[in-house]
Amino acid sequence: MDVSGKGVFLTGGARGIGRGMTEALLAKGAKVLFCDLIADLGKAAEADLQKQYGADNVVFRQCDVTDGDQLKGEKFGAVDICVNNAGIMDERVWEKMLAINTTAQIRGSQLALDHMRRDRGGRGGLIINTVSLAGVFPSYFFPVYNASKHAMIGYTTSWAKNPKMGEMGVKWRCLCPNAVNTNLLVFEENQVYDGDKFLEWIKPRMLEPEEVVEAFMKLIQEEEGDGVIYGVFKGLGGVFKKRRLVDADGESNPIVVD
Ligand SMILES: NC(=O)c1ccc[n+]([C@@H]2O[C@H](COP(=O)([O-])OP(=O)(O)OC[C@H]3O[C@@H](n4cnc5c(N)ncnc54)[C@H](O)[C@@H]3O)[C@@H](O)[C@H]2O)c1
Ligand SMILES: CCCCC[C@H](O)/C=C/C=C\C=C\C=C\[C@@H](O)[C@@H](O)CCCC(=O)O
Repeated sequence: MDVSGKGVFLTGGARGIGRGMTEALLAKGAKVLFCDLIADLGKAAEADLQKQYGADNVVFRQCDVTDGDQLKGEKFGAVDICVNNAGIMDERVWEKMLAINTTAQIRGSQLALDHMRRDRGGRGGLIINTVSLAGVFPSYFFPVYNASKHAMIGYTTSWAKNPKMGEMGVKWRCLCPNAVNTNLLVFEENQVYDGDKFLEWIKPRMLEPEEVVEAFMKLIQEEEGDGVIYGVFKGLGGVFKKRRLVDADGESNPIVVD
């Protein structure tokens, strides 16, 4: 999709991957409403981005995505692209994590679908859920995080398979990066199991946020090679994958293949 002039709603945009996505979309001429729980970071990002891209093109709203009314109230003209990106990683507060990573992404998707569907007067669109490679294979370091992301693969791929989706004019995608160098990887004891081991294992595979943003933009603009799961890997960029798992070496080298 050519994003120029398109309306985007994006959650978790104050920092990390979401902040980068917001800026990349603006640079391509989209109009973005981004929200986040952290007001000061969001406002600072808004001021910065408005200076570069104009106050008519980018707006920040403080919003807790777990509050359905707040999420529903966010309006900035028509939404052509919805990016449910906000997420946390903390096994100590697993119910809250499910509420953010799963329930809120589902609610955001439902609201976007209702707004976009052509068969009910909308103009179609694209729904992208930021999932993770942790949604594709097991990771004993963070079982509930893993479950929260597996749920979003099931949900997103199921809607994509709906035979009436063509009529509705809505496309669905899961963005599934490997681990990314953001605040999510800064954790305290008990937030994950064997965190040091995870970091040591992931180090050579770790992506920088810019690499994920680049893949995300490719995913949005790509007209060919359609698919639902878009894996993002160090050195490989982004690639569409089917949900078939090849566990080449026990659990140490899990990959998804077409
Ligand atoms: N960093 C990684 O290794 C990695 C890998 C794959 C997928 N992801 C996913 O990418 C997404 C973005 O994460 P990130 O790595 O940029 O982390 P991040 O912590 O830098 O950004 C997440 C943003 O979500 C916001 N947020 C959290 N709870 C919220 C709530 N209740 N309401 C509104 N906003 C809320 C945070 O304030 C933050 O700005 C998440 O869904 C995460 O699961 C991250
Ligand atoms: C606190 C970090 C959260 C990061 C989550 C993020 O979404 C990224 C996850 C990406 C990949 C996770 C991979 C986990 C793999 C392991 O379960 C396992 O397969 C590796 C085994 C390593 C070993 O024992 O040698």
